[in-house]
Amino acid sequence: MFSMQLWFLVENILSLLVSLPQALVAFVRDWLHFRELANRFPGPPARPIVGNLFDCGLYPNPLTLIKWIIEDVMVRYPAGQIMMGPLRVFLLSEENDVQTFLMNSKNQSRPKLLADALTYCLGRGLVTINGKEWSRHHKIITPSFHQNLLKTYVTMFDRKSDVFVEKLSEYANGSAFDVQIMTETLQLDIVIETLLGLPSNQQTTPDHDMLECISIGQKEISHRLRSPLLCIDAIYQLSSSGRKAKESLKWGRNFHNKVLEQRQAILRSKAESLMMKKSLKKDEDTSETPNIVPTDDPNVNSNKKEFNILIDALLQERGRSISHESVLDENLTLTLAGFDTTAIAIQFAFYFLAKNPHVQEKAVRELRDIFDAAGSTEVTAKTLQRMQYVDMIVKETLRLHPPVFFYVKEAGVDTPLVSNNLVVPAGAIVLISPRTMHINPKLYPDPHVFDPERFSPENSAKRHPSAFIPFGAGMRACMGRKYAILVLKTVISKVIWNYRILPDETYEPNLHWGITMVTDNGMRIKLLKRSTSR
Ligand code: HEM
Repeated sequence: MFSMQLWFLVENILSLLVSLPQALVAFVRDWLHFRELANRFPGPPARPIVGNLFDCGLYPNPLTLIKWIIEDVMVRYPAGQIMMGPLRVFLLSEENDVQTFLMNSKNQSRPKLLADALTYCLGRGLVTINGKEWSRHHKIITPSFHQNLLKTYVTMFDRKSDVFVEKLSEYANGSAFDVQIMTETLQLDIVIETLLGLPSNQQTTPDHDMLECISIGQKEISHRLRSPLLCIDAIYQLSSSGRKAKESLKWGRNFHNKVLEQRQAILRSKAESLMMKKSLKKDEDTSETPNIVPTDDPNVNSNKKEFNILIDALLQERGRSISHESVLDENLTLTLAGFDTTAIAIQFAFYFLAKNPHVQEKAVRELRDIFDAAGSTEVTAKTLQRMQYVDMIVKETLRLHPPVFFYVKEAGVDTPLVSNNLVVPAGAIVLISPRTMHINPKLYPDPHVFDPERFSPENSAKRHPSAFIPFGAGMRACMGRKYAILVLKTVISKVIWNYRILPDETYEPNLHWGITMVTDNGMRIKLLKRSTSR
């Protein structure tokens, strides 16, 4: 017995002695290969150890660095690299290269460093997970954004926009006011009612706890990214910022726990009344005593699986392919990913429209034709489809102000680029910025001019598909992109139909470079009631 154990031990030691040098050789070979490919990428000269960290100022942090990279380095080097201390970041902004890289299914993961930073506020949802876990969640959630289901949401978008238009009437006197928070509560209502299936009246009776918790979460992500020290996990966990982020995540999870309970209660009572109806019908048919069986099963839902709203799809899979905690985190992720981005886009659409009255007038002419033909000013899936010019306004807004202005991926394989003879090595962290690409004069002449005609069908057809990427591209592109476009078209059409938007001449947006590009001085506009509205 003893000799068997000894032999087992010796065997293990021997195999370790053989495999360790092999692993070491493989590691060194991969590292040399990575370095060889990486060194071919041009970039600003890097200093030893600190690299390019101090090229943008004496107190660099990830966000000031990103601003410098996006506005300066990426313009000079369409395929380049910078050194953030020991960390190499590859930069791609040439449209063919971006396409080649993003369309490769092996280049879809978000780097661990970024995913971990976001996990503090978002938990482990689609935005922060990778690999098989991501595939499993993605498969469950994708049907909730099916075109046919989105169409049914439009009634809700229309109703919530009506409340918004009504709220705006208080300000339609030509004086400047801040519309930022109002767009946020509007979008929260829309997301909660459509994706979580619960009544929400944030516009009329805001839940201040919820708004504060969201604002803390957003602030703390930015705060972390602004301080180099807080990027170290152990320090962040002990810092007051880390503790606040943790609290906000806890609040979010508790909130979504209650949401799940409420939704289950709704489904249960729906199921009960459905069974009651069925039994009564059977009773009528057969004259038997009704047999009503109350059910705890949330799966009893009249919708077909492929058209379930988000929360029902998650409830169906809970405990099977997804854990309870993951359901909470996905709800949280989708609520946050869907509300902030779209609210920013609404704000900037108003800003650009205020500065371009001729664009508003042209859109109102289009709306008049559509509403006249429909005999109603209600926005429906059909009328939205006919709003071509409003669609062009939405796209031009997202071009000039993409709310998510950069995203980062990890290369899973060596990826040869097409515009040069460079190869992005496997393991590389790659940064892509719609902001840089959308103001490239080669792709968009006079790039700072707001001109929706750029997105006419003829002009769009002439453009490279990766020249317009506000929602990303490839497998990890934005899950809610079609949903967002429908919301934006509904809200914009409703507002310009009812009001003329005017600029506040004393206001310029002060951009806050966070994870999304919001302003830190609100969004000030003026409104006047439009006489064309009915
Ligand atoms: C104007 C509005 C929006 C913009 C500009 C936007 C933009 C983006 C971008 C750039 C990404 C990352 C793509 C990448 O890494 O390649 C993303 C991811 C995502 N977005 Fe959006 N988004 C918007 C609205 C929404 C809405 C309304 C929802 C849901 C209700 C949503 C849910 C998501 C999710 C879940 C992801 C992660 C996808 C994944 O990794 O699989 N977004 N979005």
